Amino acid sequence: MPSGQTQAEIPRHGGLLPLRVGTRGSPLALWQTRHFLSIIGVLCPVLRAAQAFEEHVIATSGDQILDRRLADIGGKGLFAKEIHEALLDRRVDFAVHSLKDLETELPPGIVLACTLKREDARDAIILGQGCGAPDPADPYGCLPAGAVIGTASVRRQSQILAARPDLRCAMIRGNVQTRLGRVRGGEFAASLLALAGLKRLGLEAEAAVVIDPEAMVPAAGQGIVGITVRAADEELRELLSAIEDRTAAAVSRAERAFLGALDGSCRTPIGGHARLLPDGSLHLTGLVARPDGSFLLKRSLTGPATDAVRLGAELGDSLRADSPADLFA
Ligand SMILES: NCc1[nH]cc(CCC(=O)O)c1CC(=O)O
Repeated sequence: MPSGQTQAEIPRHGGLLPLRVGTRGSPLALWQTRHFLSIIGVLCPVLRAAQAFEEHVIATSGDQILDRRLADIGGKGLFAKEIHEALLDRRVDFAVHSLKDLETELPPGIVLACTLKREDARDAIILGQGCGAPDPADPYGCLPAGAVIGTASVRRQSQILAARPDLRCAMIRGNVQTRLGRVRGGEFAASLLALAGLKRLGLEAEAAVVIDPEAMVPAAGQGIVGITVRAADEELRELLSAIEDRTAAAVSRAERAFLGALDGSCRTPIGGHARLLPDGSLHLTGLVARPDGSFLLKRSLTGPATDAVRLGAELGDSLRADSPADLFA
């Protein structure tokens, strides 16, 4: 290697070396990784020519601690910390994430290279025993009075309790299949999950009710897969920018700028959801609440999609200004 030239500057993606992709080991993470590799195969001839991809499963702290809320153990960064380390140590060349599990401020040296086309961003209700018939017009109508809902998400908890203060929420974590099993087993009357994860795992039929994003504001980035790389790996960054989904890129920029402006801890229930309107403008809805649903503030903004980041920051600032200060302490 000539002196002064780092490994990242050597063109290596033309087919000589296998590309190593880092992923978590859950069935959903593996599905998303294979989906990403299949997209590369179709859309990115240079990477396709490289042919060899190595999947590296990386166990994260978030996968190992299952009995507590993420909010209590250091937040969503826990799903990505070990994956960032693997990238920086050059054990992998890129990594596949659920964008909603990826912190808004990435560590120095790591960048988000591209976002893939969004799967359905909405939340869905999984019904266990003792629930009524689902009614699309009244998403919570099928839940009996006083029912216990299994969720580990303060965002979902705050919104369902604001609509139905009689319900109770109890902690449920683990991967999608584990959660479904616990609802089927009768431990909870119902649970809330991202429809995107259910669809990807072929479990869409489990979604008894799909909730409108204005009624249950999804998490920023929900349903979007994001790919991280080393910032210095210009070649890979450029190749991956070619498979960027432009709509996903615009909405995720707005949602992540919104989240970043709020700077809430993950104890703060925050929802952020953007979509493109038929005229091409961007419509962003944001939510801040208290976990028990006793305070809930929801606002929307519409503006040019080219101003996604500014719109997100503006909505975040506006919600923050009108929320009790202790929510962001
Ligand atoms: N925090 C876990 C997680 N991260 C991504 C998804 C689903 C897929 C997605 O939202 O992209 C899920 C499960 C869930 O929230 O139901």
